[in-house]
Amino acid sequence: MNQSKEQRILNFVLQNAVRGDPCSVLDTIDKYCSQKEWAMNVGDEKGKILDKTVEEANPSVALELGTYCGYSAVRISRLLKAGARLLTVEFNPEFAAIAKQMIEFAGVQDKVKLLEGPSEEIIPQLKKKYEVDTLDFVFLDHWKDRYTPDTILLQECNLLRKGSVLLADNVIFPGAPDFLNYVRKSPHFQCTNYPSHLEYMQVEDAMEKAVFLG
Ligand SMILES: O=C(NC/C=C/[C@H]1O[C@@H](n2ccc(=O)cc2)[C@H](O)[C@@H]1O)c1cc([N+](=O)[O-])cc(O)c1O
Ligand SMILES: [Mg+2]
Repeated sequence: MNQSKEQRILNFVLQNAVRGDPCSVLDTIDKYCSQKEWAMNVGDEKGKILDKTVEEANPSVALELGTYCGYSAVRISRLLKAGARLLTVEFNPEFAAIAKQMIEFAGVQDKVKLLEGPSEEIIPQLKKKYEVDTLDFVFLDHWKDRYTPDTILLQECNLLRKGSVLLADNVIFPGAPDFLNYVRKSPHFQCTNYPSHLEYMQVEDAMEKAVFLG
C-alpha cells in the first residue's frame, strides 16, 4: 500500500531534521512542502504571525483545532513558558498518528496533549475531562465551516474569559466568511486582520485575531 503524503512528510523530517530541535522540524517541513509536495501547514509566513500572537498572549492553556501533521502544534508549543500546555484536536486517526510522532521527534511532547475526536465532541469535555478552567489562546485551523459553530460552543461551555485570544487561519483562502462576519459583528470580540499569503504559494490569505471581551 503506497505511503500517504503525510507519511512522506514525517519520513522526510525523521531523516533530515534534528531530533529535539523544534525549529529544525519546522524548517524541514517547510522545505519539503515548498519544494516537493504542497501541504496545508500554516507555513512560515503566517507562522510568524502565529508566533507573535502566541508570544503576546503568553498562554498557560492553549487549544488548537486541527492538528494535521503537527506543524503548528510544534510551532506554538516551542514558545510556551514552563508548565504551560497546548491541547490539540485531531479527528483523523492517520493524521493523529503522524502528528504524535512529529511532536515527539521535536521534543515538545511534554507540553502538548493530542486529543483525538471531532471538535464538537471534545470542546464540551475540556473542563471536566481535561481539567481546563478557561482557555488563554485558541488557534482555529480545522474545517472552515466549523470555525463559527466552535467559537459559539467555546462561549457556551464558558471556556473563554476576558482577554482570551482566538486566532483563525485561512480567513481569505480557502476562506471563512461566516466566521469573519460573526466575530466582526459580535460585541463580544475585538478583531484584527493580518493580511498574508497561503502557505508555500503566492495566493492572498489572512489570519484574523478575535479577542474575547467577556
Ligand atoms: O482545509 C484546510 N484545512 C482543514 C484542516 C483540517 C484538519 O483539521 C482536522 N479536524 C480536526 C477536528 C475536527 O473537528 C475537524 C477537522 C482534520 O482531520 C484535518 O487534519 C486548509 C486548506 C487550505 N487550502 O489551501 O486548501 C489551506 C489551509 O491552511 C487549510 O487549513
Ligand atoms: Mg490552515
